[in-house]
Formats: sequence, structure tokens, C-alpha cells
Amino acid sequence: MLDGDNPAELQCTVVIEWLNSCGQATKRRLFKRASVTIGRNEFKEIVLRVHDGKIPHSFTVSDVQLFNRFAKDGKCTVKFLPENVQVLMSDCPPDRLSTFLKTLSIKHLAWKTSKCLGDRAKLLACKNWRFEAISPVQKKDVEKANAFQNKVNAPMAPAGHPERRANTTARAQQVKRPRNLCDFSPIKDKRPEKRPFFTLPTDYQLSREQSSVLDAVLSGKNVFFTGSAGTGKSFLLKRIVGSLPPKSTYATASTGVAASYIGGTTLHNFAGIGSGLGSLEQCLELAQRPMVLPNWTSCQHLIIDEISMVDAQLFDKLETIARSIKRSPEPFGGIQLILCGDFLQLPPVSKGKDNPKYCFQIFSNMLTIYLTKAHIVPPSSRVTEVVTGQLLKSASHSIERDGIIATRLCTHKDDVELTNENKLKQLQGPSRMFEAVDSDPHWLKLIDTICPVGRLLQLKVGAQVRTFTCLRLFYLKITYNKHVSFACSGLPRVQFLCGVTKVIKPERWVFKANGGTYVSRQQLPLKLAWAISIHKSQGMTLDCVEISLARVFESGQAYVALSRARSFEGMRVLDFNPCVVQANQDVLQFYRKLKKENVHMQLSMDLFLPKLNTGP
Ligand SMILES: Nc1ncnc2c1ncn2[C@@H]1O[C@H](COP(=O)(O)OP(=O)(O)OP(=O)(O)O)[C@@H](O)[C@H]1O
Ligand SMILES: [Mg+2]
Repeated sequence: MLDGDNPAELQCTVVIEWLNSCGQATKRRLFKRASVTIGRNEFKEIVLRVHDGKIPHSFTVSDVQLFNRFAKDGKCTVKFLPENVQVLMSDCPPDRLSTFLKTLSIKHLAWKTSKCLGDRAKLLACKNWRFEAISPVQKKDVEKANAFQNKVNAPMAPAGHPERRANTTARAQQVKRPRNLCDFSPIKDKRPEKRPFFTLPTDYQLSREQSSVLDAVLSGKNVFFTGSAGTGKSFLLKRIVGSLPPKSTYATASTGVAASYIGGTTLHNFAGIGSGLGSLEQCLELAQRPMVLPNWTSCQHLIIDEISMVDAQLFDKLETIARSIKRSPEPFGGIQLILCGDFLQLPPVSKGKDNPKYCFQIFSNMLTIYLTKAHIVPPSSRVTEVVTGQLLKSASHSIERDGIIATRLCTHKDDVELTNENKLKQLQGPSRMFEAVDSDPHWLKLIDTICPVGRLLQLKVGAQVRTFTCLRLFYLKITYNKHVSFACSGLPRVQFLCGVTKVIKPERWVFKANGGTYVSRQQLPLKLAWAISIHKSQGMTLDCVEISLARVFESGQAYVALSRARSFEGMRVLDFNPCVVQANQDVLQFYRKLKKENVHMQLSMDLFLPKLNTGP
């Protein structure tokens, strides 16, 4: 069974510590790779079992504390109070850990509300001791867990009332141990009255083809998955990142924007080879610097998003470096590659060279999967007369709402800056400057590349901005086309498209630099949004865009621009000319071949992965 299938089982590194009364460890056991399973014992109590294939260690989950602050980094500790033992788990796939802890919390609370076995039943049960894996969380478990939590938080019954005692005990337990298992509620205490503490643990649903990619990745294959814009490649990639052990997984992308979207770093930063333009010997030397080398030595799974922009020569160099550092003749030194992108989108930066060399031209040993299900309105793959007619007609689309102007997608960076500056200048009133607080000026260049927000942000009342939300670790949620005013605190107040107004506070973005160092930028999650470059927009989904394609200079550029809008109604194309939509001939040939093979591929995938999740 794949690690990903059972929410009550985790593969990770475990340390068990037996503590004395002062909380110091008197005995310690390390399991480099163990499976941790939630189950039940003969008394139907919840048990946590650590097993490395030799002798299992089991602990009853009755009175426990949970330390889950670093769950998003794949770490947590469960302390068993009666035994005075703690189980420290690390290097857990973060998404798996989150589901595991939620399962543990719900099952534990549901068990608390159930009747204990009587003495006779216990005696009988002793005869057939066994560990039973726990059943999946059911609706009734969630209801019981919520009922328990509601009781704990219920208003006090009058003194002397029988419920008063029960409430007081439950409350006292919470006050004494603010971080007990009940705290693994995704919803904080200040929630509105009627919201439940727990809901059924549902993973965000992957489509059937997305699930098959995830399964292939979890089975250790080298995978390249592709598909048109909006087929959910980056969405799936985030899920893959959350399903692999963090210590040996590096999530990278060819551009900073794409890297921040999946909570990763740029491929260049991971590799530590500067621009990558030096000779192979120079690059190898750079990759072996003490700050960089651990990236390579610890990497077992390398994820690269927007692979279309990675130059074949660079890819080849990385492959040789990996083999050399890992001292292995296997491709990429045995590192599992997970690549994703759409080669019909922007090509590698060619810096004056005639023809960019795409890295699919040197792929080997890759399971290639073509995603077909579009999650946004897909762009037409052919510029037929009908499509041309529709795009020409879109020039008259009235997409402005509530005084909000469509975001202009520009072919050139200078146009972006000029448009945004001019629009800001045209607004009356004083401007305010917001300066970021960076953790370490030494890493300024890296922070500037990866962080979606700049060091300086100038705003005026009426400015049109896009907001970025730090979700979970540093995944991004981007919302477009909002208007700014200022609150008494001096912070910008943003009026959202849906009518809601919110004061925006600074957020902190944390990035992993080389050598395992964490660097951060604290800044308002805002950017001017009158214009954005097509290159920066690659990978984004926008609500309301205006596109001018007159100065397109690269194959794939028009396609990227035309595939950014969530819907056709949200798009206005000025001056459309079908000639600007150009695809590279090598790429077209590659995709033609791929599409032909895809039918066979899907068939063999079904054989190779008999247990597919049934997504929508
Ligand atoms: N399984 C899914 N369920 C719900 N929404 C999804 C799913 N997969 C993708 N989406 C949504 O579809 C939109 C496009 O997804 P995403 O950005 O991952 O596409 P992409 O293939 O990476 O596109 P691009 O090639 O432009 O980078 C996003 O808003 C995403 O949240
Ligand atoms: Mg993408």
C-alpha cells in the first residue's frame, strides 16, 4: 500500500524519550524510518504504535499533550502524561501529518465520550490482545468530537447542577494543558458560536488524472506531467510537495513567482551555481560550496515547476552535477525528478541565441503524463477563424466593474512599471511609502527574486492593487483588482470586489535559503495591479484582464497571455492578430507525439497503478 492511502499511518523519523520527573530524558530511542499507526487495543482505547519492522512500541492515547506548532514543517511531538514518555516525529510529509493529527484528535475525543469497558469485559478482552488499525474517521466520530468540545466550551451551568461538575472537570483539563489533543482543532476558539470544531478530514479533491500523477510520484517514478494552462499542474504540485518527506524534498521552479506559488525556491538558488552560464567545472565547484552542498547531498526528490523555462544546457549541467556529487551513475544521481510545465508557454530565456533549447529534448527515463481536464476555461489550442472572430469581438468586452480597471498584461517589463507609475501619479492626494523588514540584508537578492512583494511599496487612496495571502507555509492566494484607502492606523484599507473592506496588515514570508537558513520579509501583501508583465503572469489565474499583443516577441507569449483569464467574459484583447500566436515547431512535434502516445500511456498507467483514487 502506498504511504498516502491510510490517514492513520505515517512514515517518518521517530525519537521516543522516556522522561524523569524533571522532564529530562533518561532513555532515548531513534528510529530513522518507522511507521507510526493509530489503532485500538483490546480495551478499545486509542493507541499510537511506533514500528520499525522489529519490536513495536505502543502507547495508550488517554491523557496526552500535543505539540503541533511545527506540523507544517513535518514535525510534531505527542507526550503521554501517565507514562511520562514523548514521541517526537520529524520528516513527515506535511499534508499527511496534518491529516494524521486530525484523525488522532477526532478519534481520541470521540473515544472520550464513549463508555469505558467494565471490569468483566476488560478481563475477557485481555485474553485476545491485539492491535487493530483504526477505522477511517466517520461522521459520527466528528459529531462526538464536536459534542465533547462544545461541552468544554459551553456556558457554565448553575452551581450545584450535575452538568456543572462535568464542565468544570473538562475545563480544568484544558486550562492545565493548553496544548492537549483537543487543541488540534483547525478552527480557533474565537470562532462564531455555531461553527463546528472539526469537520471530516477531506483532502482537497484531485481529479482522477491528478491522482494518478500523485500515485506515480509516491511510487518513486521520475515523472513529467504537462497539460494546457489551467489543467491544475501547480495545484497538483502543491499536493505533491505536501505528500513527500520535507528533509529530502526540494520544491523549485524556474521563476521566483512560480516558486513562491508552490512554497519553494528557484532552481538556481537550490543548485547554487549562480547564473549557470559558467563552465561545467565552475558550476560543479560552486555547487560544492559548504552552503550549497547539503542541498544536493540531502535531495532525494527534486520538484521543478515551469520546466518549459529551464534551458536544456542548464538541465544537462544539473544532471552531471547531481551524478558527480551523489557519486552515482544513475540519471540525476538517483534523485527522483518531478517535473511539470507546459512547453507551449514561455520558452527558456535565450539571451540572443537563435533557438532556445528545451529540456524535453534531453529527457530520459521519465513517465510522461498529459493532463487533459481543465479547471478553468481552457484556451483554444488552435487559432481558427471562429476563435479569431471571438478574440476580435472581445475588444469591446466591458469587463470593468465598480470603477475597477482590468489588469493590463504587457509584453515588456518597462510598460508595466510605466503604466503603474502613471496611474498612481494620476491619483490626487499624498502617497505613502511602506518599507519591508527583511531578516537578513545578505539574502536581499534571493528575497527580491522569490518574494511576491517588493521592498518598497508606494500607495495612494484609490490605488488599484492585488493582494497576496500567505497560506499555510508560504503558499500564495492572489486576489486581484481592489481599491485602497487608509485606516486611522495608517495601514491601507482595501475594498474587495465582493464589497468587503479589510485593513491589510503586514505579513511575513519565510523562505529557505541555502545551508538550511530561513530568511524572511515582512511587508504588506499588496502590489499595484493596473499592469503586470506576461512573463510574471505565467502560472496565474486572473479575473479581469486586458491584453495587448502588438509587441509580442516570443513564442508562447501570446498563448500565456490568452490563457490567464478565469473566463472568456473576463478578458479583453486589443488589436488581435492571429500571426502573433506562435508555437515553437520542436514543441509542437513533441506534443503531437505525446498526444498520440497518451492513450497507450493512460492504459499502462491504469495497469501500473491499479488502485486509483476516484476523483471527480
Ligand atoms: N482538482 C482541482 N479542484 C479544484 N480546483 C482546481 C483543481 N485543480 C486546479 N484547480 C484550480 O484551477 C486553477 C488553475 O490551476 P493551476 O494554476 O494549478 O493550473 P496550471 O496547470 O498550473 O496552469 P498554468 O499552466 O497557467 O500554470 C486554479 O484556480 C486552481 O485552484
Ligand atoms: Mg502553473
